[in-house]
Amino acid sequence: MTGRPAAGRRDSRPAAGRRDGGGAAAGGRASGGGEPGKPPYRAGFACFVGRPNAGKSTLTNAIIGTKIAITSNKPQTTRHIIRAVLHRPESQLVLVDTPGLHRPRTLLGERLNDLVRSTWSEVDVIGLCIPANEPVGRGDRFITGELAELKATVMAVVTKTDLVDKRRLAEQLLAVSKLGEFAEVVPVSAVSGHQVDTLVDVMTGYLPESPQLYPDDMLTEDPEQVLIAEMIREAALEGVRDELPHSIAVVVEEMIPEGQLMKIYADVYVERSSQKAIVLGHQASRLKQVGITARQQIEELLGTRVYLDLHVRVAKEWQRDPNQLRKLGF
Ligand SMILES: Nc1nc2c(ncn2[C@@H]2O[C@H](COP(=O)(O)OP(=O)(O)OP(=O)(O)O)[C@@H](O)[C@H]2O)c(=O)[nH]1
Repeated sequence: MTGRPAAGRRDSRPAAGRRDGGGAAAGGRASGGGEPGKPPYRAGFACFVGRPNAGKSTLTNAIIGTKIAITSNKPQTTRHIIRAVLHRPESQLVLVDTPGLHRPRTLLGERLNDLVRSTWSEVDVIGLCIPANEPVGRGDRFITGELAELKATVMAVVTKTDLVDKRRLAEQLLAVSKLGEFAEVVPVSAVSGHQVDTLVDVMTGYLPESPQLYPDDMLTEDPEQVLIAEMIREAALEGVRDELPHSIAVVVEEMIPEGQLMKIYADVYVERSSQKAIVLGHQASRLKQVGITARQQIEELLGTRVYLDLHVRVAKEWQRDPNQLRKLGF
């Protein structure tokens, strides 16, 4: 296998399942109409948006029930679109994960914003996440304004409800409902699981009647290599300085099965040699720890023992260089 970059692809619809493509549905369902008396089959795309740290990735993980999107207690770590498919008997919800909109300072920043906007214009349902424990602010108003132009159904999701009492939650729900024209306002806690299923039901209700878009056994369209690269990147980000997250990219170069063992060779890209030193740590001790952490998660993902070989490489100023960005999958 050759290296697939950690970055997600821009095309967020599967060729076989495209509703507008005229082809047969991937799952073989003939139509969205269903039998008389039965609710129609619904399928479509949804994403969560919101200011950094609003809890989008954690919520995505809680819904999917497996660790796919990156979560971190630092803002702006979700960079790649990672799609997961949630199957139910009468519906299929395809979740895409977007990074936050932010003031672009580099070419990467601009591309990220383009990516966010192009995702927004493709989905059927958008959940605007606003934390229950922080006042509604300028960032929320800005995003609400941007969303107002779209054809998608926009609902507000008040996240992290476990962090506030009932009174505070009621006040927040009121403040959020005054923020814009939302189809719904749904409180949820990804950590306690409270209302997570309800949120999925509500979102699904706004999906269009449609044939199934993906086969039944599909959890995520992204290949294992992408998930593995994300896990390595997440481990490499733990405990490093705030400015580093956007400077790290991971490419899985090779995966070689050897009996019960999977050998994985991956490159961790940084922009400058000073950053390389940070990632490596004293006598490469930090990189070793990154390897241990990532390996444990990858073993869980693959269900086999893993040998993980990590190399830190400097790709000078990769965030500003279109060729490097392309190589790294942006
Ligand atoms: N208590 C509590 N904490 C949460 C909940 N959801 C998320 N968090 C925490 O909030 C922080 C941010 O969560 P993320 O899911 O990474 O937020 P995000 O919106 O994806 O952040 P960006 O990637 O920066 O856009 C993390 O420390 C999470 O553990 C929740 O329901 N309850």
